[in-house]
Amino acid sequence: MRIYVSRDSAARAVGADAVAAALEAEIAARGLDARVIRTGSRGMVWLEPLVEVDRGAGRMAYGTATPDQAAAILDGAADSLGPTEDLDWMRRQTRLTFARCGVIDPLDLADYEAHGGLAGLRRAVAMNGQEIVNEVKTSGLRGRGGAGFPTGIKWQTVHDAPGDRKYIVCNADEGDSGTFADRMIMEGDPFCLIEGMAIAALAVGATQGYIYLRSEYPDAIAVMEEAIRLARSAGLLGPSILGSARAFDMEVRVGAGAYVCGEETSLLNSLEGKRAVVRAKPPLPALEGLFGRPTVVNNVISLATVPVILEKGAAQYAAFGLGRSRGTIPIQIAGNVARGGLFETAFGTTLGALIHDIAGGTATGRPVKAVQVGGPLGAYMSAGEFGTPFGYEEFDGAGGLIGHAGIVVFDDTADMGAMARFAMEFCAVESCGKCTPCRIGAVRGVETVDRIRRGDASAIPLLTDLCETMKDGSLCALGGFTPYPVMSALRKFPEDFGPVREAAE
Ligand SMILES: NC(=O)c1ccc[n+]([C@@H]2O[C@H](COP(=O)([O-])OP(=O)(O)OC[C@H]3O[C@@H](n4cnc5c(N)ncnc54)[C@H](O)[C@@H]3O)[C@@H](O)[C@H]2O)c1
Ligand SMILES: Cc1cc2nc3c(=O)[nH]c(=O)nc-3n(C[C@H](O)[C@H](O)[C@H](O)COP(=O)(O)O)c2cc1C
Ligand code: SF4
Repeated sequence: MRIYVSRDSAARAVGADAVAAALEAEIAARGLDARVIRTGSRGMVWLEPLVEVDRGAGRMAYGTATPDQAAAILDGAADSLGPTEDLDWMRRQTRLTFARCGVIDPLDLADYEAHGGLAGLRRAVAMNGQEIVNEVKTSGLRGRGGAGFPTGIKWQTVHDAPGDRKYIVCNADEGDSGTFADRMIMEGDPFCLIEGMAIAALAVGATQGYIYLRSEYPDAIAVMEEAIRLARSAGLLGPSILGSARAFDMEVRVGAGAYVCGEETSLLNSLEGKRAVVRAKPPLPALEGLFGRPTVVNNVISLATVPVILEKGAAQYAAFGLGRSRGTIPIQIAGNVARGGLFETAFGTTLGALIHDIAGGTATGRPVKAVQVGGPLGAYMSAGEFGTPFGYEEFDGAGGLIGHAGIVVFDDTADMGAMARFAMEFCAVESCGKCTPCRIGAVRGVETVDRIRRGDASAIPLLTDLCETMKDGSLCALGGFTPYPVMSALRKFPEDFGPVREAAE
């Protein structure tokens, strides 16, 4: 009998460790042939079972259990717990990147391999770098960190760049509001990220990798470090990847704890032990990155998606999706929703379907007023835009941003004027201070929103001008994108900006 107990940090917070320990003690006391498997998360948080029992004739889902129920679960009497909810949502997902999450023991390499793991790396070892790059290009994979830059083209640049050393840097800083896909895959399927980074290394000729992992994720840090240790002793990392003549190793570096540390050049400075200030581009990190060497900087999900592309072939991956947005994307739904969590699906689902069908509308039962997609730098979208299909170009056309695919939902009690002020305030607090439009602009932005909200209509054109200056003059997207939430709130919800709303319309 296999008993699955969720091990991700959310489940641990509600007692998963105690439940697993009680089950293990009961199994030992009875001398049973049963195994407790500490899985990652299977997806939508509200449906995530803490305990699932596979009795062979079909896997049965259970809800959260207490340690006291361990005996009843083993007796089979735990049916009284009942399935938490209809698992219809699981069937509606297309799980490629997250296929193993919640199914395997995250730190059991044999279990990983038994579920398709390492097939991509084995194929890559038999290919040359250019062939791997071509495969990733053909898949249509684009950077899942937010900018959507084609991963294969970035790898081509690093592949072609001269350099005595090259690096693979995984961006696991995951600073966007309402996002947790990076954490879930690192906690639930860490070998998948290691495999993706090893394939990237083979593709571009890198020998050393780093995972820049935010300090707020202690469980992910512990799981990744242990997985790297296991991978090294199994010969996946080290002087000879899978017995080949190619070397690659990696380590985890804990993030310095600022939103801007996720910006790739600031991240590289932090990794080099310097203050995390943004560097001007060019030069691109692909040409002069870590310690001045050609460097692939990719998001966790971009890298963790590479193994399935190599395993199943680029064409199969590219068959999913919409327009130039190929494959699947793990969408993270949070904020005021009845059901929140991660939902992996092919590009193309509409925003409205995600909010209403998948997330079940608001938790408060009130109408949805606004949705922010793409983190704190994403525009606010209103009900009129819920027909927008999830795709990079489609969101861009609607003035929005997919970003890292986090959706934060607000009901009709939200004060969008306050949210616009918050966007400026966030930028002022998180600014690295290198360029004036962001460092000074965000501080003046807070004051200007306050003036508008106090009824000073003359401050509206001032805010518009300030936003234009920040958009055009900022060195990075922190200052450059903050105008999107601010101006979208002002344009779409002028009634929340005090008595001067007519002037804003
Ligand atoms: N995941 C998160 O938590 C988070 C947080 C904040 C912002 N973001 C996202 O970050 C995005 C902005 O990121 P950015 O400033 O790095 O975007 P960018 O457009 O400057 O670059 C995107 C990536 O493509 C690379 N690139 C660009 N041109 C290239 C070329 N010719 N050859 C090789 N590589 C090339 C860049 O080095 C970078 O890795 C925003 O869209 C936002 O959604 C994500
Ligand atoms: C202020 C700021 C913060 C960012 N934070 C992250 C982050 O936490 N994680 C991430 O993957 N990308 C982040 N990015 C985007 C990175 O700069 C970069 O585009 C990304 O890591 C490239 O990987 P990808 O091509 O796989 O998406 C951020 C960008 C900006 C401007
Ligand atoms: S826009 Fe802000 S965060 Fe980016 S470089 Fe300028 S001051 Fe730093």
